[in-house]
Amino acid sequence: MLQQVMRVSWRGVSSMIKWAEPVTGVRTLDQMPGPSAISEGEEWQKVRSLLAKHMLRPKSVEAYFLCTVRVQDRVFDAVVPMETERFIQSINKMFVMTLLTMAMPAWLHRLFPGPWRTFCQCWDYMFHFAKGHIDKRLKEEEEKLARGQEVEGRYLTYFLSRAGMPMKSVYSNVTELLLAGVDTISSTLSWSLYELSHHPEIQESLRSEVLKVLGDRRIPTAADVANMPLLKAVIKEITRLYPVIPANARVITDRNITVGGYLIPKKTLITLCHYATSRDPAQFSDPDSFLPQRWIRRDEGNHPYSSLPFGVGKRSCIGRRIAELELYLALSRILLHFTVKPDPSGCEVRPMTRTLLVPDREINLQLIER
Ligand code: HEM
Repeated sequence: MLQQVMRVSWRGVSSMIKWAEPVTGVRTLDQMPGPSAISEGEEWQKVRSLLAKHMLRPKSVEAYFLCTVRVQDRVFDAVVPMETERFIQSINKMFVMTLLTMAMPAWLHRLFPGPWRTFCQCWDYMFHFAKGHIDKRLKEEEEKLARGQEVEGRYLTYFLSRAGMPMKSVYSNVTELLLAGVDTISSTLSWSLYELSHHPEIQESLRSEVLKVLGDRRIPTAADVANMPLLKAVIKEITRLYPVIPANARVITDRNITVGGYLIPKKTLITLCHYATSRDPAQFSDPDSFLPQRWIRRDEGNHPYSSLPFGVGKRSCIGRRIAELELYLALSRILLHFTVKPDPSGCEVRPMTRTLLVPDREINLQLIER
């Protein structure tokens, strides 16, 4: 999502600068005036109305405008590297092609080879992307070691390469990890901002919590999160309402089992729809509402397995801790810098399944600089 926000803001910035050039004479980002001049200047008011008149998407001109100010302040990076953008697009295309190629009978593949070819091209690019980064990192670490310097942090790649694992496996595992970290985080962060924009009182309490813990600091750390119960509750509630992987499956291969009085013969494929269980009124009161406080009060007595957004057991999500931390830190930073307001058109966004759980339309939000 951060990538998406950045992409939206950067596109917004470039087109805004272009649009406004006749009025402002500004051609590049570096020539832009500072935030206060932007919000007060008469020229920029003209730009605002110009944008309001001509820009169609995203609907909120304010969002464009204020993201621009932030881009200049470097809360969001000004440019998303081309290769990152292509990596993200490859993932999206690969998911769409997965569904398409799975739905096509074998004979149709011979007639229309395009979807399968695109599917393979997407994977090729993802592997190429990961390999490029791994090779670069390995080279840097090797050089450091050769100079007798310590290799601190960023150690995973080096470790994997030394653990006797074939490089092919290192490349494919890191590709999987990179892939797994894109839609999962972006979707959860998008839903978090969406719900908070519709619950300004919760947004304000969360912001107060973050400000209280940080004092006069502006950048939260992993240690700060321990003192932010509402932040954790918000993410828990979002993953209950919008589990990015809405269903999961298992096959018990070696024995029959009995669950809740039902006999499940061995080798039966069991699909678990945890989207359904996490919205079950028998488990959660008012199950379709965004109520993070329920995770702080803990008075509902729901089953510990009623919300399993990261799965459970030895094949559960390996990236859970990093995903949660990324979400905590990104969300708290965004709230420190922006008030998040809903799309003024009042458009309601619902979840839908496209292998993953995704929004059924674009989530448009206003990010108002604080
Ligand atoms: C909000 C974020 C995320 C959610 C909700 C999520 C959810 C899940 C779920 C439900 C599974 C299947 C678990 C099972 O079968 O029991 C899974 C597996 C996995 N996830 Fe995540 N995930 C997230 C983020 C990430 C991130 C950031 C990474 C990588 C850095 C990651 C890497 C993986 C991997 C490698 C597996 C396969 C584990 C295995 O098969 O042993 N996930 N994830």
